[in-house]
Amino acid sequence: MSFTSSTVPYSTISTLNTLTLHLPTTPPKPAQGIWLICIHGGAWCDPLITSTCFDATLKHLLFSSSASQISGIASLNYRLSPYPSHPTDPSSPYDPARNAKHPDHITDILTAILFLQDKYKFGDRYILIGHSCGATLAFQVAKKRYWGKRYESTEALELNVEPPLAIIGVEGIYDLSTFVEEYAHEPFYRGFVEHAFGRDEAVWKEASVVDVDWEDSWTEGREAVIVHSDADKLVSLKQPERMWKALGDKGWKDDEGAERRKRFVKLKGLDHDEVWEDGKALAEVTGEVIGRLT
Ligand SMILES: N[C@@H](CC(=O)c1ccccc1NC=O)C(=O)O
Repeated sequence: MSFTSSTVPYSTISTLNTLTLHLPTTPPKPAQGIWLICIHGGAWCDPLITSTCFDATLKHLLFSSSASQISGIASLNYRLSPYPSHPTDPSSPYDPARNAKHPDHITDILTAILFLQDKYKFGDRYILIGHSCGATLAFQVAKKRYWGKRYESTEALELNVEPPLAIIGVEGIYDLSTFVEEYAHEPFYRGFVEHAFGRDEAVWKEASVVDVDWEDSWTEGREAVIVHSDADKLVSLKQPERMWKALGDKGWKDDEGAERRKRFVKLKGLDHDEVWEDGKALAEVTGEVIGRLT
């Protein structure tokens, strides 16, 4: 299978509103193939973690037997929150790419998906994979809401993105309040959550993706996969365990035949970023999901 890659802007709002596309030279029939859309992490603010962080995963995936089922892959960049103390690339208060505040990040993600759905007409035939805060953003796509009273409805929400068939959350953050509480001894954590979401915990709750009534917003959702390593030193197993329980409470079941299936893949020995730096396990999990959906 051969793929051609290119980087394209999906909006002119900032220099970070781009996506990297990988398109097969001989695509499968649309009804048989599936798209994969990737959302990077980096605490909503790290300029060094970008769409390219999925390159190792994609390389493994494109050399696997699943490659022939892939209609297209897009890895998204999006506006970041301020990081004025970054050691090598501090943000400037005048850079529209580095001063995002919730819901800007999710608005960008929705704008990018809509751009792809308009252009390639794949509807809900796609898988969203997100790492760390990218996992939050992936489930926010399926939560599909107006982010509380204080926010106006956004154009992307009005235009109505179709949510994916499956979401893979990797080393994810799912509940902002318990996350900040768990790491109360590390001021950096509260710092980046406040840079991205402000100080109002009611906003954190609206933005979190636990305890969601998925029946309302994600009717066609078939599979939620939670991938987490037992050696992640930045995000412990408490977040995925919280999400796992929340999915179960809303009727997601861990059986093969379930209409809404949840799966927990526990990786061994890899630290937070090593999971994508290595990419083998992620390619394997993604290949399995592709196999089940095609
Ligand atoms: N790479 C970031 C740190 C980071 O991404 C992070 C740190 C702690 C917990 C979660 C993190 N990322 C989640 O998206 C930095 O170097 O500032």
